[in-house]
Amino acid sequence: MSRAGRNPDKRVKNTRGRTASSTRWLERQLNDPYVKQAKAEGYRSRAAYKLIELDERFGLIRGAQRVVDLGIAPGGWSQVVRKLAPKAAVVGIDLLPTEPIEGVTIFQMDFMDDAAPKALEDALGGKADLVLSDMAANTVGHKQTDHLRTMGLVEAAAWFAIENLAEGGTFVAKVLAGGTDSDLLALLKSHFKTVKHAKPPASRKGSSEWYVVAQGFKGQNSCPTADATRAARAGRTALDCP
Ligand SMILES: C[S@@+](CC[C@H](N)C(=O)[O-])C[C@H]1O[C@@H](n2cnc3c(N)ncnc32)[C@H](O)[C@@H]1O
Repeated sequence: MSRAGRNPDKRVKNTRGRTASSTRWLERQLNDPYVKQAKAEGYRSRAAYKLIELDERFGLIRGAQRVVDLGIAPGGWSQVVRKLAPKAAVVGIDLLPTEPIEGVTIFQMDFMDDAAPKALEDALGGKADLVLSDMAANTVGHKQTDHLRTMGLVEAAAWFAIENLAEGGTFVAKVLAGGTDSDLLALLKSHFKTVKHAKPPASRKGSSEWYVVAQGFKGQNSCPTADATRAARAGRTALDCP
């Protein structure tokens, strides 16, 4: 990695009362250069660097005026957005509490709650230029179940983006490698000019997470009618333009 320097590995000396996996997690945190850099630069999460790296590659943030941050807590991505686009109005949502960030409206609620899309839309006050989703479902340890749960969130985020982006807008979401990715890609390709996958260097190599970056939203009339869109959303199936 280039962004942050490497120090010799630190070990946890007193492991009493810790499980082996919590010791491993703590050692990884202690030795992670992105964790150190986030602390030094005032970002609330190491995840901030994933968005910075995606932005360097795809030019996502500068000039954005309305941005949605799905899975905002603890707030690293919104901090990056406000730094690179200080005038952007940002609206975020998370199950967990998030400390306030200037210029960011935060909802503590489940994005899958029926009331969530309207709350976000009302707070946004217009079409978004950028919809970000770093949401991940809590894992239960069963690979396929974890994959399906997170992909359900991503698909709902994609439909939210399709319904709320301005023409030319961008959607970025965390996805997990596995079975249902091709459905999501088909959906996005029918609504966006370009759809790419990226694994930013800050994303841990051992993790199955990837990011999908869909740019050049074709607009509300680019694809089927609102009825068809709603039907597909309810049935959670991908939809190609005719
Ligand atoms: C990896 S963290 C996001 C980190 C964030 N991008 C940052 O830089 O600080 C994923 C977040 O998604 C949230 N999340 C998961 N499922 C959610 C749901 N159904 N509704 C809202 N937030 C959800 C989790 O609570 C968690 O805070």
